[in-house]
Amino acid sequence: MTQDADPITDLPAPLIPATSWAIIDSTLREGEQFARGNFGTADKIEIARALDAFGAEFIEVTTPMVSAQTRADICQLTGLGLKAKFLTHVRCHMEDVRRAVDTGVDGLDLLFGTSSFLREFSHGKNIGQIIEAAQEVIGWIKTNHPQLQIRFSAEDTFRSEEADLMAVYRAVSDLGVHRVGLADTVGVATPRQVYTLVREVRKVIHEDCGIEFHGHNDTGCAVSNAYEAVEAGATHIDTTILGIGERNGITPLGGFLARMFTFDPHGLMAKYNLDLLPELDAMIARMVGLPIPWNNYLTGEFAYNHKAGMHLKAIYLNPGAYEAIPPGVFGVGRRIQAGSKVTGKHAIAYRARELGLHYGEDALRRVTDHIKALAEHNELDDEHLEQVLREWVSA
Ligand SMILES: CC(=O)SCCNC(=O)CCNC(=O)[C@H](O)C(C)(C)COP(=O)(O)OP(=O)(O)OC[C@H]1O[C@@H](n2cnc3c(N)ncnc32)[C@H](O)[C@@H]1OP(=O)(O)O
Ligand SMILES: O=C(O)CCC(=O)C(=O)O
Ligand SMILES: [Mg+2]
Repeated sequence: MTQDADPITDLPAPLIPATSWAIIDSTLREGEQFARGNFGTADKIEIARALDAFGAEFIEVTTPMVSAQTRADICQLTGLGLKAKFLTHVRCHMEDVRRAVDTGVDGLDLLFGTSSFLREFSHGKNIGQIIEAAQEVIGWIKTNHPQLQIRFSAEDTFRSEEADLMAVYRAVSDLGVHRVGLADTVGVATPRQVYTLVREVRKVIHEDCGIEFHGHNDTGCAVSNAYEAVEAGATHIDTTILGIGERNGITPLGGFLARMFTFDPHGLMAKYNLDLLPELDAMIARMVGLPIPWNNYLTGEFAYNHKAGMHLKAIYLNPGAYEAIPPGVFGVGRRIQAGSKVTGKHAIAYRARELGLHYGEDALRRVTDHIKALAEHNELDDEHLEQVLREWVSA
């Protein structure tokens, strides 16, 4: 793999400034709901430190209602003295909130399901009762712990009635929450729906109230939906490292940053230590006992593999010809795969020159055709390609 720090040239002014949104990384909450996510205290500390070193603005942790150990872990995490702010994700319920307020967290992420599915099958409350619960809980926090940030999310937002949503968001905004949350709990929303709803919500909440988006990936839209949310004015996006979460997970940190990088690369580089991303992905892959997917955004084994002759010709002249994002910025290298049947003479000549070998026009055509014919059955790895190139020169 070659490694380089490509210059970022000819950049237009940022289309979506990276200062307009923040990350709430939920690897330590949504990630614990992943099939293989069962983090011990040491794992949690390692994850929190790594996210903090990366520059994540917020770290969301599981509710202290899970167990005494979970509560003790939250206290330990908040005592680490990290720059990132800690939020704990709790039901809109006095018992949960009382247990959470003195764990050292900076804020509480409250939620209540507003769709008919969740009203009927999860908690059994109607919209009026949800608003009453929000009034009791939010009122109590604001009176007794005014330093805490409060977010209120309508779980399963995109299967909820719009009138219900607006009533709930308006009510909690009037109660003084810092953010409202839109959650695509079952990953069913389309990018256009996300954009439209964020714009609608903006109209009913106070100007200084933020908007958070949480998107599942069941239909493959988690990154695009997060992007649309930001474009529509969302201020906070939930991510997890590698996208781990319930079912097939949520917006992955790396995928979301890849998306946003193209709109404000310098802003992103100023906010985050992007070259730590491979370490974050590798850390979670190790902890959950799964490999990083081969096609993962930025850090997958083949995310920067270049193979076709037409691509290779241009890549050698300017990597930007076939790369939207320079890999060096995210601490990864590119791979040039020149020994395949889809290779071309420019790639072969380039590789030969790297080895100090030179061919005339005819010889280059012949060696290229020879390599293509050999590769028809078995692709040549770097070593085999070098061997053929050297033999051909001396032949
Ligand atoms: C989409 C999401 O990811 S939401 C976040 C999911 N996170 C979690 O579930 C955190 C981990 N959960 C746990 O440890 C447990 O479920 C606990 C401690 C929260 C609750 O445990 P239990 O008391 O055993 O209840 P159980 O989990 O079986 O059922 C859920 C309860 O929460 C209630 N509930 C569901 N949503 C809410 C809400 N937003 N606010 C208040 N109560 C709620 C349900 O009504 C039910 O209570 P009930 O038995 O009085 O009807
Ligand atoms: O609290 C939220 O906004 C999101 C909760 C959640 O994980 C979900 O709805 O998928
Ligand atoms: Mg979720």
